[in-house]
Amino acid sequence: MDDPVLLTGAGGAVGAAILEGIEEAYEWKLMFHSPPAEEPDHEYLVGDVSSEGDVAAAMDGVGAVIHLAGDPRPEAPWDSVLENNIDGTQKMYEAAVDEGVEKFVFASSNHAVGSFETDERTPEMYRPDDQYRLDGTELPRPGNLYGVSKATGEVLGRYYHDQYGLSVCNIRIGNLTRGHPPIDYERGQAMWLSYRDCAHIHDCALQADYEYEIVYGISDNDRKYYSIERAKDALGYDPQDNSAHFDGEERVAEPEP
Ligand SMILES: NC(=O)C1=CN([C@@H]2O[C@H](COP(=O)(O)OP(=O)(O)OC[C@H]3O[C@@H](n4cnc5c(N)ncnc54)[C@H](O)[C@@H]3O)[C@@H](O)[C@H]2O)C=CC1
Ligand SMILES: O=C1O[C@H](COP(=O)(O)O)[C@@H](O)[C@H](O)[C@H]1O
Repeated sequence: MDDPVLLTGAGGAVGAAILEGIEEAYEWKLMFHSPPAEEPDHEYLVGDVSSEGDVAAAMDGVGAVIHLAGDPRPEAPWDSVLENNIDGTQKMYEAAVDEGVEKFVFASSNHAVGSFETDERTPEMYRPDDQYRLDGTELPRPGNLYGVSKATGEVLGRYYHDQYGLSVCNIRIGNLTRGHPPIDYERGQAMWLSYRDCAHIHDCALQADYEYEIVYGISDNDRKYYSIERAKDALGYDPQDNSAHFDGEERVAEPEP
């Protein structure tokens, strides 16, 4: 990828994980919602993804997009997800088409499929010996309006891929936490995404050739109910971390060689 990569939501947690891992590998154009505390080492702008003008300015001159900006709260109300997540993502896609962007990587979420976690399946599905898997071919099944907005983002990508030919990768991100998996939270351990695996899967999504993909973005956890096979096959994802290698905050086992 020779042209700059636009990273929206650059000031957030996922943006930090990506920049910490692959900052040197790309020329970045960063989009913040409010002025960053420290002057970034990269071209940047401050703007809102629900503003056509801000989005056009952000998209100018870029060859690929990692679109993270939005309201990440599972409990976010409809007016917020409608503006920030749905309308903002549609404006991003429209501008990406106008700019002739090749690749669009969208931060989808586990919450797009949260209602698969029924009373009958939980908590067993969060445990290492359970074989239940979602693989990305299932229809969305959100458990909240935030999840509806993420499923809608995936469908917007389907439309812009089919009608305009952009390569689109939707990464259904699990639970990103720095340093160690969530503690005393089986669901969070089953969908843990370490910072380095987060950077790596986004790197893969920028490098691989694909048409339209939905993949799960989790580490290679022993506990899992999301398959990472599609991410491996389509993107070349090779995760290094596993929530089972931690006892609380402490790493107690090394990654497989
Ligand atoms: N952190 C996680 O475990 C997961 C995150 N995600 C998704 O990844 C993306 C990033 O999440 P985080 O970094 O955790 O959230 P965050 O809240 O740390 O970062 C999101 C960033 O987007 C910006 N933003 C919000 N609305 C905006 C708008 N209208 N225009 C421009 N910028 C705007 C915020 O200012 C913030 O800097 C979100 O789309 C979220 O839904 C999905 C699954 C899990
Ligand atoms: O999409 C998201 O998912 C993670 C994990 O969900 P949780 O309900 O187990 O906390 C969440 O932490 C994050 O805020 C959200 O954007």
